[in-house]
Amino acid sequence: MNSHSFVDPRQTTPLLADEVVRLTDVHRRFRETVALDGISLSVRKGEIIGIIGRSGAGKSTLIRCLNGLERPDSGEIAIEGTRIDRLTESQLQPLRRRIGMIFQHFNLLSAKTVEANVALPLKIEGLAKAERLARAREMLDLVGLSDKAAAYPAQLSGGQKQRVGIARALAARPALLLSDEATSALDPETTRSILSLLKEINHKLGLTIILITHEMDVVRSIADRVAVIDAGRIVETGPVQSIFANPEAPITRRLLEGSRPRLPEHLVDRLRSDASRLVLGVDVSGDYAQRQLFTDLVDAFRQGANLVQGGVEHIQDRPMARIFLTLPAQDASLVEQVKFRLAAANARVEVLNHV
Ligand SMILES: Nc1ncnc2c1ncn2[C@@H]1O[C@H](COP(=O)(O)OP(=O)(O)OP(=O)(O)O)[C@@H](O)[C@H]1O
Repeated sequence: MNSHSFVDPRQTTPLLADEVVRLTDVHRRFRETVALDGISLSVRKGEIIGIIGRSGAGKSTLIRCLNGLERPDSGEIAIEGTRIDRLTESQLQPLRRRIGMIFQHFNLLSAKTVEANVALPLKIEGLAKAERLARAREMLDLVGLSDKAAAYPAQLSGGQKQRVGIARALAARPALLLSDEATSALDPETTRSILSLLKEINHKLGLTIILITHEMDVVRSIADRVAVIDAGRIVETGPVQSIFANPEAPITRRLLEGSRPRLPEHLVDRLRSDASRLVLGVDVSGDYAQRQLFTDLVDAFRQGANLVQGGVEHIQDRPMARIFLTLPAQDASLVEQVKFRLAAANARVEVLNHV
């Protein structure tokens, strides 16, 4: 039997409906360092999941286990129902084609044209030249770079290079796209255009995407679900809106702080030195954020509350408000009234005594 196509039936694991990836209690350590400490995660077809964590949390190790570059010490990893954690290198080859990857530094071959870069995985797969070129052109069209087929990577901007990276990753029609900090080297505007391209491709092709990132903004703009990883464990997971509206783990809160609207420094200084005012940070999501929030606060504004800063944004089409209020610190009944109303609307209220 050809070892390339051989997959031991004992290594296939029953698939849940629409499940593309399943990790079960995955452990990996490097000498004394525990990189993955019992990761279990299931990813459904068509889902975009963001895996976020600080530096050293275990993200790269996780992605390397997913594409078979790293072997877990224990636990199971299944892609489309096939256990990959015990396969040999040659058994892994056909399965790797089911996984496309994009990288922070694009990893394009500088001596090859854009078209040849995109066609390369198909050459490795053994497709005929005409078919390779046709597929490369189709992919370049998908990422909006048809006119750059004959260009070399050095002639492209960072955003264009990443589009080529995406076209190359999708050329073999993978079931799963792994994105490893793919926008970390790009400016904010280019980041937005790459993220919206990924979202568009996800819609158009029903492609499953796992985004590894340390930036909550990336997760917020396109992911359906987020898994927060810290010290090799998933400490919190759920739909993006609920994690943003109600982060529970301290590390999630810290990661969120970097991406949530903050008070400007000069206001922080002024409010810190003003003991007569209590400063509240309020987060609230859903229709309430758009409709009822300010009506509920009208009385408080009449009694001396001030809106210092804030507004409404949309995460996965769900409105989320983050506002900063100050209240007269002495007026205990007003403070209670405001807190009560906001709590009744499921708002998260923080007293920022030391903003
Ligand atoms: N090959 C290795 N040898 C020794 N230790 C390793 C190796 N790979 C990872 N580690 C350690 O495992 C832990 C997790 O590392 P990993 O690279 O997976 O984290 P990360 O979340 O991707 O971090 P970053 O965002 O900085 O890339 C770290 O403490 C790291 O030092």
